[in-house]
Amino acid sequence: MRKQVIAGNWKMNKTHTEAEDFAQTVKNDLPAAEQVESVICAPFPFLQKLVEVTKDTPLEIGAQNMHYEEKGAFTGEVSPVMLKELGVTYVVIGHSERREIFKETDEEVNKKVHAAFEHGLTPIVCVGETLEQREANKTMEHVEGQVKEALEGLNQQQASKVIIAYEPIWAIGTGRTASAEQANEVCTHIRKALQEKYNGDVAEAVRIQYGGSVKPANVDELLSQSDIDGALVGGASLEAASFLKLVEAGKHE
Ligand SMILES: O=C[C@H](O)COP(=O)(O)O
Repeated sequence: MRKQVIAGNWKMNKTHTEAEDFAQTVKNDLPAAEQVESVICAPFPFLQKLVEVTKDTPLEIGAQNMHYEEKGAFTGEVSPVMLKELGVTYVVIGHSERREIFKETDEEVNKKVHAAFEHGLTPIVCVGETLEQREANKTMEHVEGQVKEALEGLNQQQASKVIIAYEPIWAIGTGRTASAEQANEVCTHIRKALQEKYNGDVAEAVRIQYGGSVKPANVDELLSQSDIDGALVGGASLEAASFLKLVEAGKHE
């Protein structure tokens, strides 16, 4: 039985004060980590404060990106060493906004995934198709390719700890959610690809989240699907009450 993981991705939102208020509000109302994993992936300037406020609570803190090198002449970048030192435990890698706007490649995503494991961070690896790819029946091929390239070179132990977030790009921030069946179909395909690349144990262990306009109103149906083990949530993770409802839903699955 895989434990659900509900992760909020705040993207480039909130002030420092709002971030701290959020953490103070939710930290005592979250279910225990043994029941469901809850994570907030916040902008870099808020990470230190969020780790401090949520110490000894079930809420884990993640970053939304990082560089794969430990240090060096990479102006504006943040390294895995810096994140680890802060007490961050998760990192989103290869979000479609990073792939599209900042031109991140599958190769860079793969390097970042390796760097995450080298530094004890759990990677949440994002994959997903565009509307064009879906309409051209290229969804499975595209998503499978992204998964295989992202995990290239990981050993079985590492691969089984990866969290994959399946996020159809056409459903992100649009209010248009993939139906629970559509989402599950792709997640099942991802699990099969993991079985081919590794084995049944790895395929069974990997948590696969769905992301794309997840909200309290649709989360139960999505999480009840056989191959969906959580959600990566943008907009609906920004309000404390809404985030708490999403995590609560994860507890019941
Ligand atoms: O990382 C989160 C996704 O991009 C989904 O964002 P959304 O829930 O606002 O559609």
